[in-house]
Amino acid sequence: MSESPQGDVSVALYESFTQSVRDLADTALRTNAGADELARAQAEIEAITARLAADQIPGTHGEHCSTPTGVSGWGNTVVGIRNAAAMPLRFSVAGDGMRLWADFTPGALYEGPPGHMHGGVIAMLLDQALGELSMRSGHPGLTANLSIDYKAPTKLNTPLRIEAWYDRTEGVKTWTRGHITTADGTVCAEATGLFILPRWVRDLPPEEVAKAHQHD
Ligand SMILES: CCCCCCCCCCCCCCCC(=O)SCCNC(=O)CCNC(=O)[C@H](O)C(C)(C)COP(=O)(O)OP(=O)(O)OC[C@H]1O[C@@H](n2cnc3c(N)ncnc32)[C@H](O)[C@@H]1OP(=O)(O)O
Repeated sequence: MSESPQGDVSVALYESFTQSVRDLADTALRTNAGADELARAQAEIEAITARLAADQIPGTHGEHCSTPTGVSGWGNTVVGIRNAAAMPLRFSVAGDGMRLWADFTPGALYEGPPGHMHGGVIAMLLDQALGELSMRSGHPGLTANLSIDYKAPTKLNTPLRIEAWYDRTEGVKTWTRGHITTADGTVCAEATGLFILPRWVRDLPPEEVAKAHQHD
């Protein structure tokens, strides 16, 4: 069991703790508890929040835990193991770094049209998948353009797969592609992304740029 760079808390404990907070958000959305029970629960939640807030990271997780060239993903809103707002996606990456995928089942927290995923959340997941593939393929960059075709409504509480694959690189620009499919192979949304190695990285010394390929 690996340990957090922030102290004696294991990664597994962070994951489990964050999942409990995520479960609370889902339950808070769907509970039929009455006014008294909600008031009692609110007081308890506020007490826990105050206790945990007594010692916390200032600002954002990434600001606090990243180095100029090494990005901490623990606060990431799609994959972050400490982010209760993250699904979270767990990507598997092909050995050559040219393809990645994750299986997931989105619940009630991600609703747009009733019973279906919000289009903005779909875009967010595809941005992460395509951007992470850009990095894993050895061509990291920030999203300069993301184009999405929504082909079919994406049902909640249904197993889905998100996939991304490498297309091409021209200088500092890398294009990747991807889609979200149902278990029977129906494509719900497909995307093309352009990722650009930003000028502030291009201007770093070569040894620092090499470190920019690292990601935790
Ligand atoms: C460590 C390294 C970073 C990697 C980090 C990894 C993060 C680890 C997490 C991984 C997964 C995260 C996945 C989520 C990914 C986000 O969510 S990123 C957040 C959303 N994106 C942003 O905030 C980006 C905001 N935009 C920018 O910062 C800048 O506009 C850009 C995109 C970096 C480009 O700026 P620039 O480096 O100054 O580019 P510039 O020199 O003007 O142009 C270079 C070339 O690109 C072209 N270009 C520039 N913009 C565009 C555009 N929008 N459309 C088409 N072409 C364009 C130019 O025409 C030029 O082309 P050529 O003349 O060379 O042919």
